[in-house]
Amino acid sequence: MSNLGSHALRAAPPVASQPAPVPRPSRPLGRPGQVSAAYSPDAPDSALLQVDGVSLEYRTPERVVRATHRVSFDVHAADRFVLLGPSGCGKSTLLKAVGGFIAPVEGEIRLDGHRVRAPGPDRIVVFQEFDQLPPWKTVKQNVMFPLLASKTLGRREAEERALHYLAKVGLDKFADVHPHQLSGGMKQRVAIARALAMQPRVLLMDEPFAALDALTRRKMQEELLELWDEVRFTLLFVTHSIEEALVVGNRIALLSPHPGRMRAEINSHDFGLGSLGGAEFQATATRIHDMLFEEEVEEGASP
Ligand SMILES: Nc1ncnc2c1ncn2[C@@H]1O[C@H](COP(=O)(O)OP(=O)(O)OP(=O)(O)O)[C@@H](O)[C@H]1O
Repeated sequence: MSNLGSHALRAAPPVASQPAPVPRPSRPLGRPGQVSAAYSPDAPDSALLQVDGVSLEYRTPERVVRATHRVSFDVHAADRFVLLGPSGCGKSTLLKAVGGFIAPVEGEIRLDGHRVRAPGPDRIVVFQEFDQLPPWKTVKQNVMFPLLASKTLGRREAEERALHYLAKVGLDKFADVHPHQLSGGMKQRVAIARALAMQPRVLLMDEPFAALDALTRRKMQEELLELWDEVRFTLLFVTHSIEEALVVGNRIALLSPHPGRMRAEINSHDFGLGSLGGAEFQATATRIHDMLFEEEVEEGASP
C-alpha cells in the first residue's frame, strides 16, 4: 500500500442551486490508454451500479443547495471506482445517495438494475471517523453486529465470518479487545472488516484514510489493494487527494466544483503504489490538478 501525498484540492465556496442543461460532459485528458475521456452514455446496461443523471439537493428553510448536477457513471463488478473532486463538489452526498440515505431530485441510481430507494445490506459504508465502532463492543462483536442485526447469519456463523475477515485485515489477535485499545489505523481496519463481512455488492468508502497520518495512510492504501486482490470486492471510494485516487482506483470520476458535475473519467488501471514518484504518475497527477485548477479559475472569473 502506499501513503498519500496530498494534492488537496480546494473548491470555490458553495453557491445556491443553479440548474442548467449540462448533458454528461467528459473531457479527454490525453494519452491513449492512460487517461481517457471516458464517459460513455451508450454503455451497455451490464453495470453493477448505475448513477444516471443524478442531481442531489439539500433543502434548508432558507435555501436549496444543489450538491450534484446530472452526474452519470457506471461501476462494474470488481471496479475500484473513485469519486475525485474538490471539497464541496458533492462526493460524500453522492455516496450517501448510493447508500440510499438521500433520494435524487433528478435521475436515478440502480444497483443490479433495481432502483435504489433505501439503505440496504448490499451497500455498506466505511467512514473517515474513528468513532464509527460502538466502544462498548469488542472488535469481534463490532464485526458481528451488522450480520446479526440484519439477520444475515446466526451467531455461530457470524462469529466465524467475523474472525475470517478480521484475519484478512490482520486483526484476528485483537478480536476480544475494545476499540479504545486500538490505533486509528487499526480501527479503520476493523471498520473495513465489518463492512466486508457483510459481503456487500458495493463497498462505499468516504475518505476512509483521511484522518490517518501519512505513513499509516499509505500502509492502509496498500492493505486495501491487497485485500481487493484477494476478495475482488466492488469499491466506490471518495477522496479529494489526486494521488490517493490514482493509487487506489482503477477508474476515476473527476467532478467539477460545486455543484458537482462529471468533468471526466480517467483510466488509472496502470497506476499503483509502485508508480508513486514515477514520471507518468506525476504527469497524470499534474494534468488532473490543472484540470481542476482551470475549472476553479473559470468559475472565479465568471461574474
Ligand atoms: N446537510 C446539509 N445541508 C445543507 N447543505 C449541505 C449538507 N451537507 C452538505 N451540504 C452541501 O452540499 C455540498 C456538497 O457537500 P459534500 O459534503 O457532498 O461535498 P464533498 O465533495 O464530499 O466535500 P468534502 O471533500 O469537503 O467532504 C456542499 O456545498 C455542502 O455545503
